[in-house]
Amino acid sequence: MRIVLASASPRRVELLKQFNIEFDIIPSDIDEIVRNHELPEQAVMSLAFEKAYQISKANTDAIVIASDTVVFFGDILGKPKDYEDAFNMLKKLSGKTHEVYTGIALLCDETKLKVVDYEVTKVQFNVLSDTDIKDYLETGEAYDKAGAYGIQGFGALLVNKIDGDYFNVMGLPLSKLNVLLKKHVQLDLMK
Ligand SMILES: Cc1cn([C@H]2C[C@H](O)[C@@H](COP(=O)(O)OP(=O)(O)OP(=O)(O)O)O2)c(=O)[nH]c1=O
Repeated sequence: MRIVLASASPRRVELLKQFNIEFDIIPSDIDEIVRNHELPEQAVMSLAFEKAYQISKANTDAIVIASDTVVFFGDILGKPKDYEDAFNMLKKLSGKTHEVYTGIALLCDETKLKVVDYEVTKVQFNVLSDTDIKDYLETGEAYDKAGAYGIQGFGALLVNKIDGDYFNVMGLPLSKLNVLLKKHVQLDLMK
């Protein structure tokens, strides 16, 4: 059975590579338009579906895995547009608890498999001064990440505590993914 990870995210690739699974990497080029009136779980599930759908139509024999991650704090926060946007996101998240949602889609055109689900993790930030935020943005790691931080990098220093799957915050909820793979594809990442 051919597996395709429809992602350009190096984090997703690395997370999945830890397991005994062979897969091809074919990123989608779906425009990530976050519709702000949507609930975050709907937004991430529909974007994950769109990414997987595009790749499964071009790879009809494959089981395609795709994901989408957003940060939610009153509004949906995607990737920051620029420095100012990133600064404002982090200022908003300072001292507060936000939620990170990742949608996950498993699709296969040939077998008509269509599974869409999501995972949510709560993340509490430390209180950040403007200097803390500026120092963090100097690292340059904020820009390709939802909510303008990466928990796996210098962003770890912004976090006070988390409640839920750490890997969900990084962009791929490994535990949920394995539940879905076992149930719908008879594939177990443990083996
Ligand atoms: C909050 C947070 C997000 N992120 C990343 C995960 C996602 O890659 C990114 C959100 O963007 P996504 O649109 O979910 O993914 P992507 O554009 O990087 O890759 P693709 O659509 O091709 O799969 O933010 C972290 O790496 N660490 C974090 O702590």
